[in-house]
Amino acid sequence: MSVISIKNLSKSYKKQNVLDDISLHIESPGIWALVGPNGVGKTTFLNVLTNLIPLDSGTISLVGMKHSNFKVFKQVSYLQDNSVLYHYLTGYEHLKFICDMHNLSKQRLLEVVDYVGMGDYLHKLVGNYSLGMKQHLLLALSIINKPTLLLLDEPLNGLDPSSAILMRRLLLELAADGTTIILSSHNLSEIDRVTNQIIFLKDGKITEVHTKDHELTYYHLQVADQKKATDLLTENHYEFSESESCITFRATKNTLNEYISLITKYRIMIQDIQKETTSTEDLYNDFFRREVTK
Ligand SMILES: Nc1ncnc2c1ncn2[C@@H]1O[C@H](COP(=O)(O)OP(=O)(O)OP(=O)(O)O)[C@@H](O)[C@H]1O
Repeated sequence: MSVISIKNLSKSYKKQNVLDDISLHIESPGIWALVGPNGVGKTTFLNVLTNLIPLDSGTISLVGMKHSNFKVFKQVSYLQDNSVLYHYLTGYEHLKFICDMHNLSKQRLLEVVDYVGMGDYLHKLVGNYSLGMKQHLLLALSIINKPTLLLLDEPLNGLDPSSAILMRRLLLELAADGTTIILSSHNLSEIDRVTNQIIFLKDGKITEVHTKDHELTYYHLQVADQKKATDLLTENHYEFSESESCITFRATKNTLNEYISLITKYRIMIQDIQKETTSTEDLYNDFFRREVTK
């Protein structure tokens, strides 16, 4: 069964085409990051997926059901921004409401409170919550029913480093327990820490990228005699680039050894080697280069 199956989905606001003939199939648990610049349509995509706003054309099925079937929400949760919270209710009252909706026990409520770590302010009014506390409550609300599919719109907003670490740990645990998570975020270094599966959204289209497939490793070598080393590399047809202070080459499985053997064979001392691996940020810059340099 597909957790998400989208076929030829389009959505526009008046004349602005935000989602343009998108198809996507996700079958297995894991974390997918939904990435794109401001205003590209990430929230629209999540809202259409959960039928909060209507699509223009196409079909969507979630956890094996048509997305407009209300039974979907037994197994699908959507963490939106904190404007969905009620300032005059406590965290407990929010959770109790959702528990009653799903017919869940008070024990489950307390389990989630403990899991998310919001015991200290459970009975305070949400109007007095900080941004991070609201994010914790939103997360608790969205995982209380143990969803098969969890959609998260900017869950890292307003989190201090320790809350971000906690959030990351919780997401990884949920994914390991069999939840499929779609995570919209601008925080590319956080994304790198939780997943290598990215969905880039651009010009109404999506592109699925496994960052591992695109990962490039570079080595920067500082040597005692750079001129002699680069002459040697050139004579032996090795590819490299150089700056004033180092020689740089792209690594494949066995080239680091080859480069080092060649250089040391001619008694050129290697003073330093630094490894650099491309990240989602590099891919993002590459993917959205036109927008970045505009
Ligand atoms: N209700 C609406 N009516 C008209 N246009 C809208 C509406 N909602 C969003 N838009 C437009 O659709 C585009 C996509 O908006 P959306 O909020 O989905 O982007 P986003 O990628 O989530 O942005 P951000 O990263 O800033 O949250 C934007 O140009 C926005 O102005």
